[in-house]
Amino acid sequence: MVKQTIQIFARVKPSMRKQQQGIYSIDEDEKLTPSLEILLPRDLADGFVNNKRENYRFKFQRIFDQDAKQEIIFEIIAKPVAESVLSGYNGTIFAYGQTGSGKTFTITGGAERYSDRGIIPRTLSYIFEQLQKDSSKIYTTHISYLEIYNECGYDLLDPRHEASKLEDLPKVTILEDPDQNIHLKNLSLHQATTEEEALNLLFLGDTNRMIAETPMNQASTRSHCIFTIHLTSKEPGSATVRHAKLHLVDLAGSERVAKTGVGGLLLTEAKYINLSLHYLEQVIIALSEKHRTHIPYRNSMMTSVLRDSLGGNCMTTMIATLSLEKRNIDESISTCRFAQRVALIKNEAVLNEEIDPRLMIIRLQKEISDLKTELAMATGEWKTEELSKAELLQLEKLIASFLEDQDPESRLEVGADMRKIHHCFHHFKKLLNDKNTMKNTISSETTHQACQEPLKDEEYTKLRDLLKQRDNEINILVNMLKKEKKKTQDALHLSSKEMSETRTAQNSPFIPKSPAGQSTAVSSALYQAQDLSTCRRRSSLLHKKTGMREEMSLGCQEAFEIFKRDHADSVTIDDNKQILKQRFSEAKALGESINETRNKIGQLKDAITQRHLQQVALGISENSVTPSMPDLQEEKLRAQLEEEKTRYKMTFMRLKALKVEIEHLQLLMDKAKVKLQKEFQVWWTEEANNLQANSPTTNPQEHLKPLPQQDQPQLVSKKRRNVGLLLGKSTHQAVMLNGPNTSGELPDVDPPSVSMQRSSETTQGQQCGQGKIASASLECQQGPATTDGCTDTGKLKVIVSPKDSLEPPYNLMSQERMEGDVYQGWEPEDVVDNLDVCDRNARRIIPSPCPSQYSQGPSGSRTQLQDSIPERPMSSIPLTGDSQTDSDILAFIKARQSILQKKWLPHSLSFLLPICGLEGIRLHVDGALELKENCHAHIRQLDCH
Ligand SMILES: Nc1ncnc2c1ncn2[C@@H]1O[C@H](COP(=O)(O)OP(=O)(O)OP(=O)(O)O)[C@@H](O)[C@H]1O
Repeated sequence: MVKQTIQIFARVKPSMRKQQQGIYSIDEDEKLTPSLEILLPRDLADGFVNNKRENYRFKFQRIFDQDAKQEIIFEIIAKPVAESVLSGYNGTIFAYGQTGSGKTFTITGGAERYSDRGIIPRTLSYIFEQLQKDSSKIYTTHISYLEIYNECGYDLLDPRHEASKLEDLPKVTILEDPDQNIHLKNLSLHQATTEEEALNLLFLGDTNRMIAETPMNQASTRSHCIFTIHLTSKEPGSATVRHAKLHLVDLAGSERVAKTGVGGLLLTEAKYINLSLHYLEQVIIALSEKHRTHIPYRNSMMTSVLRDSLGGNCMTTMIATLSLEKRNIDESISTCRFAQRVALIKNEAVLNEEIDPRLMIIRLQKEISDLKTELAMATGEWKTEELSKAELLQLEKLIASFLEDQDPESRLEVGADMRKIHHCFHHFKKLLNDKNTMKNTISSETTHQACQEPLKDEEYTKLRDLLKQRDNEINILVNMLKKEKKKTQDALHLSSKEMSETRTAQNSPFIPKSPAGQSTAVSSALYQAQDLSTCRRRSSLLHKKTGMREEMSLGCQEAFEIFKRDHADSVTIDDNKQILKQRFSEAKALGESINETRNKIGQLKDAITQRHLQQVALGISENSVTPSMPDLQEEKLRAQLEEEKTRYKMTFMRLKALKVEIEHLQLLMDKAKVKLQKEFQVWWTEEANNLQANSPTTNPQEHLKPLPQQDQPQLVSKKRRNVGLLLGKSTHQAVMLNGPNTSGELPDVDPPSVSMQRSSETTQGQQCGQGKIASASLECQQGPATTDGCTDTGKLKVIVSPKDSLEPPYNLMSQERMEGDVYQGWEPEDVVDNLDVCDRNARRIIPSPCPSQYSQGPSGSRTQLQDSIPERPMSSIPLTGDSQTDSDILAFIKARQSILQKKWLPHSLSFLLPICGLEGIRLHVDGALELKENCHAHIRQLDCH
């Protein structure tokens, strides 16, 4: 049992502002226990602090100042805990501090650089390295990742769920057994056999956490995350199993309620924003008071889960993260005070050993069966039935190997079965008889021969020499055979070891095929396949998590590309890409060098064998078994071989380390990509919502810019950072739109209404593409004949069959033009460019990467006429709830309003007809509509007055 108080460390986050220095000082020399002094600035201390203190001093095991690197944090804080976990003790490291003080940075790490890896990835790396080194035990590692938000637990690693919000993740609940042990129901445990697998799980959890959080619910700030490594170890053959858990905890921000300034609550105990931190403090207070018997663990989920870590069976370490700036001074003091209380808590860590019940059962079963047989023998209750064929075969094999074994001590183990023992005796008797018979035959033959012709002395000596020579030869060959056998075994052992090491060390995009060994090529291909599958897994995870790229429309993809280009993180991604490239080429070079060395080793081995054979042959021809002189050339070759082996090992280790770095960089990049995609989605949705939300309150005309006239295209630089937004997703909804009331400038025209129906019903028309209008009607309910071709009872209703409707590029050309705000100032080439997009049935509006720019829209370009047209509030428009469909609807209305403004210029309306599927209609200068001759097939109904 190890008794230990909770270790406390402090880490000060780097400050952006130089003037903040002087607020605190670190005294390292205080008799081995360093202390942190926080100096209260005069303007804060005066008048607000009751006791008029101006400085506060707190002791910590160690204080890490702003320049402390992640590596040192791991070495000093996490490594000892990881070591005790490897020995079988539970461990916990938790970071505590206000929001933004660096808890996540310390526990998980920064997303920008490989060197910013936090405690979790470094600990995983360390643990797996140790597990590989220790072959005396069998280890099993499992990972779980729990998020606690608002007293609810969520499993961040459930692969079955697509988390788009926290509630999508499986809920984890707490169960307590009669021994007050806590069990987490629904929290999945995932086995990780390699560091890579464990890192992928961390990545999955972090991605789920990031995706599930929305701007309203900043989960990273308000939730607690517990990443747990479950380690099981056992010696081979032993039934004793050790279980240890390592919790790596990123707590919620520790802000208190009344952080309103430096008012009366400064430096007093205010309540936490996060209730579970309040309960955590209660538990800490209870534990630090000597005679308290009841510790209120059950008050919150977090304290229940961390029960063992606080005053229980665990080696626990706390990291107080401090953002020591003037405005955070009260929070920093609270954090330090909390740490001082935590430091009083004593834990008692014990080895978590238990007997593996399965192994125990197997062992006992064998013992019982052995005892039964012995008993049967002792009592004479032998088995009488014949041995089966399989049993006999097995027995023969045993006897054969027993007889072959040259070791005089070897034993023949057949168990306590008399039938088998009898069979063995039988077998030996037969062998002995056979031998005797043979001996007799030979001796009679020899006698017969001796009688016939006695051997001459000369001949006898000759034969004896020959026999001796043969014996020598046989001895040499047997020795050679033995050596070869050993070498083969060594080589097999080495290659299997290399194989497993290589597999672990690299997913081989950088191991080139060896030109020499086929096996290398095969294994290389194997690694490549593995690597590919890892990549696929990761990229599919990315897709799965973001749910984006695969479903992205072309316009959306285009928008995303530009969004990505302009995003602040793109620099980091590019930097990491560059580093990754460098690492890849470095790894490739190392891979090549490894293969070269491997080939050299092979060649040297061959050369040594050759040399050896030559020597033996020489020995035989000279009639001596061992050469008298040591072979210098062979020794030289062996020295070279050793050198190559050392080089191989070193290069291999370097490659291994490089591989870990590459893996991590890839994860960082994947993470950055997910973040980017998430932000893009938010922005994208906002854009669509803005379009919708701004409309009811403001005049929709504000979004509209004048239609670009065909003969006067407005010019704008192509370098505009606007992106095309495609709003063309087909839906199954039919939308009826009522047109706005038009009055003022057009007093004699009563509100026309437009009905627009989208169809994607396959029965109606398979070719009906995204956002196509399958039927459209333009109606003038009443009023006198007008220039737009409608009479007082004017009604134009056209339904165009989906097949014939809106074939590109007309529809898109038209739609683009309708959305004058979008194409304002586009150069002709732009339009040409857009036609390409049009061909993909895309409809575009151009939001800017900055939503506000777009939502406000430049109003200066509006014409007087536009200003004067009153609009019907868009709030009355029935919308569908589907953002893309609704955006389509609103865009259509805008376009329609645009047309209404222009209705005194009927020729400008002509381009609208194709969009409404009215290609069979000609529009006259006076506004009259005429049906073209060949359009009857397309028009199902025409009712025009
Ligand atoms: N030691 C450090 N070195 C460099 N950057 C740091 C350090 N600590 C924190 N940061 C940076 O400060 C920012 C906030 O840190 P972080 O997200 O870790 O805070 P937090 O305490 O986890 O906040 P929250 O409670 O909201 O999760 C991050 O951008 C992080 O990269």
